[in-house]
Amino acid sequence: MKEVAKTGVLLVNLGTPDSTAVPHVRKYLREFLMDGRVIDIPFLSRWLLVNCIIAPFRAPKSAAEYRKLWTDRGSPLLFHTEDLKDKLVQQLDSKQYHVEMAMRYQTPSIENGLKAMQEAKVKKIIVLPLFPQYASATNGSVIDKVMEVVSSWQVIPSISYIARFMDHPLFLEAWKEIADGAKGDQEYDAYLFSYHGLPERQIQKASCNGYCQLNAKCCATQTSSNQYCYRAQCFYTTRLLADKMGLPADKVHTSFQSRLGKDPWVQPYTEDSIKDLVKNGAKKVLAFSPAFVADCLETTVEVGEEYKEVFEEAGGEQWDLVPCLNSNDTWVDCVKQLVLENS
Ligand SMILES: C=CC1=C(C)c2cc3[nH]c(cc4nc(cc5[nH]c(cc1n2)c(C)c5CCC(=O)O)C(CCC(=O)O)=C4C)c(C)c3C=C
Ligand SMILES: [Fe+2]
Ligand SMILES: [Fe+2]
Repeated sequence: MKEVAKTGVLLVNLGTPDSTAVPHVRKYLREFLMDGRVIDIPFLSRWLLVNCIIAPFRAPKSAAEYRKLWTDRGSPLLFHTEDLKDKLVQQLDSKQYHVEMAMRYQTPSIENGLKAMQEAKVKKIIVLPLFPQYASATNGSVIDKVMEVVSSWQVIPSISYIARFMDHPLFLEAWKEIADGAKGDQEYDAYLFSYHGLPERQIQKASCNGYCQLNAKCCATQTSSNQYCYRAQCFYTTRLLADKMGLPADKVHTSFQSRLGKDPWVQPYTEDSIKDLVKNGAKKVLAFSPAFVADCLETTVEVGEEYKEVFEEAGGEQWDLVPCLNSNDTWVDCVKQLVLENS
């Protein structure tokens, strides 16, 4: 019988500590933050900042946050990504596809995922970084790492990268499905779409010929000049999701969370938006985190708990968070379609 070479599919999420022990969290923070695409300053300054300031002081604090999140199955980011992979395997023809899951930082590693594909003698590799909007710090970093690993291979098969997917119809459909479940027939005073932030410097570096001025106008449309501008992609995601869900435009807001350090990060900051919403009379708010496909520290703890406190302290009454896509069946279908469309 003729042997048919398979296509490899590598799903990659960000990464998480191996446990909530402070040394594991420190190790994770070091690997993550020493990535020059994440903290994009010269190597020596980055090394001093990460090893002498951030990792030692932040690790105990982050470990305590991770303890609030951890489950019997470990980190949600990891086990939701494993569940997604297992469901995808069920959906794809095993004679044609070899699926692996990896994390950009810590375990399971991209090196091991790619090694398994090399051993399976795949004819082609499709890399899907699990970040809906392209950023150099996330999707760019995954692509960079994959290229670094295969650069030492004698035979490099054809490789394709899915750079962004926030406008895929099934991605939008999956969010709608989950939001409808969370919302039921309730009406909210406001719908807040909170995305992971980035330093403004990184937005400007990714902007074509200075197109992004970090204002409302330049990020209000998607053009060939700003298709990889993270800020414009986030506003675009909000518009697509709000349209899909039929949310009233005047109740829909976009903001950015998780600022680290003193440099200006992309605005508006979620904390400021929450206070403004309450000031303007919002008592009941539904929050979304569509920069993430799996629940993690940034969604469950930061948006679900910390921003809820900010909201309530400011005078808000009901703060609900829509869960992430995790291993929702329509989301699995979306990943399957992305694979088939790129095969
Ligand atoms: C959209 C995805 C993400 C972008 C863009 C991003 C940029 C970015 N992140 C940091 C610093 C930290 N991020 C942390 C956690 C974290 N970040 C993402 C995603 C994006 N980061 C996820 C999914 C997670 C959660 C992982 C988990 O295990 O649950 C952390 C660690 C937690 C903490 O100590 O707060 C840091 C630090 C920077 C500097 C950055 C900018 C380029
Ligand atoms: Fe982050
Ligand atoms: Fe812009």
